[in-house]
Amino acid sequence: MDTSAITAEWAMAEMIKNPSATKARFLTLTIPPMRGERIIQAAPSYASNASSPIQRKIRGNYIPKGSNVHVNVWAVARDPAVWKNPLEFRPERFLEENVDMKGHDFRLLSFGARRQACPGAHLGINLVTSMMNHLLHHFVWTPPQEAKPEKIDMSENPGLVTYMRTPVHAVATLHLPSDL
Ligand code: HEM
Repeated sequence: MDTSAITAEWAMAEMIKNPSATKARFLTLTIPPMRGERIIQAAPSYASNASSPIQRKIRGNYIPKGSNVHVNVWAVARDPAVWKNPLEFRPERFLEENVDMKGHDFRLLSFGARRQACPGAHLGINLVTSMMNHLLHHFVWTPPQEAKPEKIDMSENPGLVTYMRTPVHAVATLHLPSDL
């Protein structure tokens, strides 16, 4: 529940902070396309790990058996060697390149990869896309009172899922019919 909800919250914060990107049509176009393939191609087989070699080689280094290996996907997604201007909110980047975010493109591993990848990825993508489309189609979103969009606090509150340190506050104004 939190993963989908906070993804929508972060996305709304980015959209309010970058008003030029707040066209619902634009967002619909720029969500990376879903592909038909299944995420989990084989049932997880933890038992097979028991007979795995004592050591496995990762990028030339031997990792002792039983080690916990963490892949820092947060850092990969912000690495300028991987993404041009990674901190810039520019959803068009997903139109310019073919990026599969469901575990096949290691530049963007929002849902993990391989046998422990998120089994709810399709649902999560559909939920976030639907929430964003509805919120942006029907309302114009602005920061409350005199607050400036650029002042929205984008710092993170690390945890099992990454909440916004300061939950986003925004005022919803109905689109006039002529805007629709
Ligand atoms: C935007 C939404 C979501 C994101 C970003 C997300 C992300 C993730 C990530 C990164 C993992 C861990 C992968 C790993 O261990 O390497 C995961 C696992 C998991 N997710 Fe999601 N998820 C989302 C939505 C959902 C939804 C909607 C469901 C279920 C209805 C779900 C169910 C699960 C389950 C059961 C696991 C554990 C899989 C396992 O360890 O075998 N997720 N998710």
